[in-house]
Order: sequence, then C-alpha cells, then structure tokens
Amino acid sequence: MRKINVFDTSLRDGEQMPGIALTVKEKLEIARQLERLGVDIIEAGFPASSPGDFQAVKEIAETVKGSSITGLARAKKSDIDSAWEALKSSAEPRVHVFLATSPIHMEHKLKLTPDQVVERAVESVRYAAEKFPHVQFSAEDANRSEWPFLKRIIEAAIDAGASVINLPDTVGYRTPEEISKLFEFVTENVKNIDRAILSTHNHDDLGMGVANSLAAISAGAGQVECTINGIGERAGNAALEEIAVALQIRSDYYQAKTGLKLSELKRTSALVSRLTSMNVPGNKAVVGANAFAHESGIHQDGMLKNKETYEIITPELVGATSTLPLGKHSGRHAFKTKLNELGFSGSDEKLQTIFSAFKQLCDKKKEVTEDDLYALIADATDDQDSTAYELTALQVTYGMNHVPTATIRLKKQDDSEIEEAGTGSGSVEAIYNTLAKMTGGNYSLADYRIQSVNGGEDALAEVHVRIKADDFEQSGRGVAHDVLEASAKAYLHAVNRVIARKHYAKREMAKVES
Ligand SMILES: CC(=O)SCCNC(=O)CCNC(=O)[C@H](O)C(C)(C)COP(=O)(O)OP(=O)(O)OC[C@H]1O[C@@H](n2cnc3c(N)ncnc32)[C@H](O)[C@@H]1OP(=O)(O)O
Ligand SMILES: CC(C)C(=O)C(=O)O
Repeated sequence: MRKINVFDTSLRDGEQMPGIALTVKEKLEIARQLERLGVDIIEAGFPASSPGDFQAVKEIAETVKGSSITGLARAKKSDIDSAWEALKSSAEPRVHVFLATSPIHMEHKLKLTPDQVVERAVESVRYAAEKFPHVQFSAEDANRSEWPFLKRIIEAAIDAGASVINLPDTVGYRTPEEISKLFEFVTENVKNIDRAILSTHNHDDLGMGVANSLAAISAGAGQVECTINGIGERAGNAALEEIAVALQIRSDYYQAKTGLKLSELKRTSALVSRLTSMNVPGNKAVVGANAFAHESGIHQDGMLKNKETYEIITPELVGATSTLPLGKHSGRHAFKTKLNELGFSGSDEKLQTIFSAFKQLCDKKKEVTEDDLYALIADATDDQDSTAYELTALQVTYGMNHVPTATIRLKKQDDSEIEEAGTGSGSVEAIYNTLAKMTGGNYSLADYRIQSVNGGEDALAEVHVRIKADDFEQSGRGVAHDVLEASAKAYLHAVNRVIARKHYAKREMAKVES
C-alpha cells in the first residue's frame, strides 16, 4: 500500500469560499482538530494577504506540532519573506509557492512570456529554498497548460529546490481520464521527477473534484490537496472526507492509504461547518446527516437483518451512527423495532392499529418525532390521560410598574374545574408559574419559540415549548390568535404529554412485574 500525504487547505483555499472569513481563534481551533484527524500538512493561510492571516499562520505554526504547517506565497520575494516570518517557528518550515503556467493566465493575468514565467518560478523557488527546508511549487492552472511547457517548468523548479510539485485543476475543467494521462506524462517524461513528490489539487466546478483526485492518486500522485466538507473557491475543492473514505473502503482498488484517524471525520466536518456557517447538505457523502440514515421499509428491513445489505461504510468508521428514521416510506419491521425501543409491548393487533395511524400521520407531516409516536401509542392504548387538563379561561393583567398576574381556569378529566392566580416577572412567566402550580408538576422551561402562522394582521400565533420533567424533556405546541393564549396552550399540551407518558411507562412496568 502506498502512503498518500493529505494536504488540507480548508484554512486557505477553503476560506476563499464566498461568505467565509475565519478569525485567528477559529482558524486555530480548526487547525487543532485537523491535527487530531492526522492531516499530514495543514495549509494555514496566505501570510502576505492580510495581517489577520499572517497572525493565524504564525500562531498555528507555533502551537500545532503534530502536522506540518505551510502557507501560500506568490512568486514574489516579499510574499516568501512574509511566509518565512509566519512559519519559521514550525517544526518543519514549509512554503507553497505558486505561479500560473497556462497560456491564458500567463498572457492575460500575469502579462508575462513563458520564458519570464520560468525565470520567475526558478528565482522564487531558489529564494524560498534558502530559507525553507521544504518548498512546494504549484503550476497554477496546470491542467490547461501545454505539456511540453509544464515539463520544462517542473524540471526547472525541482532543480531550483522544490521537493513537491503540485499540478492543480484550478478551474475544475478536467475529467478523471485526462488527469490520469497528465500525471502519467509527468511521471514518465520529467527527468528529475524522482526528486519530488507529485501533488494533486482539484476544484469541483463540474462535480469531478473527488474523482479527479482519486484518478491522480492512481496515476502516481503521492499527495492530495483537499478541504473539509469540500469548501473552497466557487463550487469548492475536492472533499477530504470523501477521498479518505474512498481510499479506505476501496483500498483493494487504489492500493493506497492515508494516515488519517477516520473516526475524527464527522467531528471535524461539524466543527468546520459551525465555524464557517456553511451547512453540510443532508445527502453529502460520508458526513451528511443522511449518509447513514435509512428510511424506506425494504432498506430498514434489510438493515435490521444484516447491515451489510445497505451499508458499505460502517458509520463508526467516520465517527457517526446509523439511524432508521421513521417516515412515509417505512415498513412494519422498523416500526415495531422503534416502538419496542420506546417501551411498547402490546399485541400485534395494537401494533397494526398504531402503524395505520402512523402511515396516515406521515401523509400529513414530513417528520414524525418520538413525541408523535408516544401520542399514537397513548391514543391506541385507550389512554385518556393525554388531555389531563383543558384550558377553559385565561386572564392576564399587565401594566408598567405593576406585577403581571395570570388568572387561569382548567377543566380536569372528571369535568371538575380548578382556578388559580399567580404572578411572574412577565406575562408569559406569570402564566407558566400559575399552570405549574395548578398541575402540580416540577417542570422547568427548556425552550420557548413563537412564530406567526400565515402572516398578515389576523395571523395565528404558534408557540412551541420544551419543558424539563424529571429526566426527560417534552415538547408542546399551542396555536391561537392571541400570543398569551397560544403560550398557555403550548405549556399545557406539554404537561398533558408528560402525564400521559408517565402513565404509559407505569402501566408497562406493572405489566412486566406481573
Ligand atoms: C488559485 C488560487 O487560489 S491563488 C490564491 C488566491 N487567493 C487570494 O487571492 C486570496 C488573498 N488575496 C489577497 O488578499 C490579495 O489578492 C493580495 C493581497 C494577495 C494581493 O492584492 P493586490 O496587491 O491588491 O493585487 P490583486 O489581488 O488586485 O492582483 C493580484 C496581483 O498579483 C499578481 N499575481 C497573481 N498571481 C501571482 C503569482 N503567483 N506570483 C506573482 N504575482 C502574481 C497579479 O498578476 C496581480 O499583479 P499586478 O498588480 O501586477 O497586476
Ligand atoms: C494555489 C493553487 C494550488 C490553487 O489554489 C489552485 O490552483 O486552485
């Protein structure tokens, strides 16, 4: 098995993604996690580009010692000097010098002739090699460059001191077959290539970033450049987690491995997503929320019988867990398993009744939660406790310099009514204090959210609450034209559900004991 060096550029090319700007502290936090993940080289930034990036690269170089740290520099002495100042304290100072080699970049962007580009590359690599023990040279837009010119500049860069040669597909233009041919050409024709490691760096404009990286590895690349969650300029870079897991799962095919601790992938993805505010799509390979979620009945049945029927990656490998979410496409096997987990041990007939109600609910609701399942169980098991209390009257007095007071009347299951008044520092708190007193529960409010239904002046208020009761939390929902009435209903809904849940658990326990 060949060892492939993983070069993570989330903090440099990844940060070039529109909408991302990381602080020094955030970059440091990500770098520490990349080190934990076992990344070989972390490209921490572009020191000459801003004082903030300089500082981030410097602090990462000073603190992260388990991975090699590098920084980007144009083919310019001042950029290389800046990189040296930022990186000199790192364990193995390493710089990444780049210069474009495609006709369009040389002529229109750099305004240099090919000869001038070679001269500038050699001068810069030589200057960098006087300071840094490791110099990487990237031929920007290599994949749209002319091959004889690439051969010439790569040989010159290696002779000038580059030990890594990167051939990026800067604009994500190539196909896997074309990338393979380029790497084969370079391996076979560059006369001093045995003195350098070849690296691949691919963008995802045509959705082939990962496939191109894997093709380059097959064709001889010893280093792969990628980012967590595939963040990066435009459509992003090749995703590190996808490359790493493909190499692991298909090691029979690629005959190559990385030194990554794959069980850190999910955590790393979540951290990068949180700090960059870039959501990971649910269907994203390896780290998406659905990557190990099986909803359809036939798949769930297969999974329950043998996980290998539908899972080629064990979720534990990447630090995730598999789930069988219940929804419109689920079948009886998974439904029964879930209900048993929730403590249901009723007859098959009861189960069938609950399953039918569940299927009807799925046609109305996108997501069926555990609370919904408890409610379905309670309904089907003749549990009348699901509405232990009903709100029949509510009055709230509020005024500046007055203590808000709520007066509430509730109807109990035996049709008797109770009334109580209570205060709070605000109107909602007054209602909740009063309801807690009346229902006798020891509840604390864990979450309170309000939204309007339909908008407009006559919009309904919809309130969602979560209350904490003993060792679990229970949600409740209330809708009314008035915000305070919706708030009271939501709280009472949650209390009724707590009571129903406790009764259900008690009855199941009694069944087990008898
Ligand atoms: C493929 C890539 O991802 S490359 C990395 C791209 N990343 C970034 O650009 C992010 C950070 N960049 C920046 O903050 C700024 O662009 C800076 C600080 C680097 C430069 O800013 P400015 O001096 O204002 O220049 P500006 O960005 O407008 O133009 C780039 C200049 O660098 C030149 N240049 C571009 N690449 C290179 C290179 N590899 N080597 C030398 N010069 C280069 C351009 O030709 C242009 O030069 P000119 O001013 O003589 O026309
Ligand atoms: C600097 C180089 C490697 C780059 O980011 C690219 O070509 O995409």
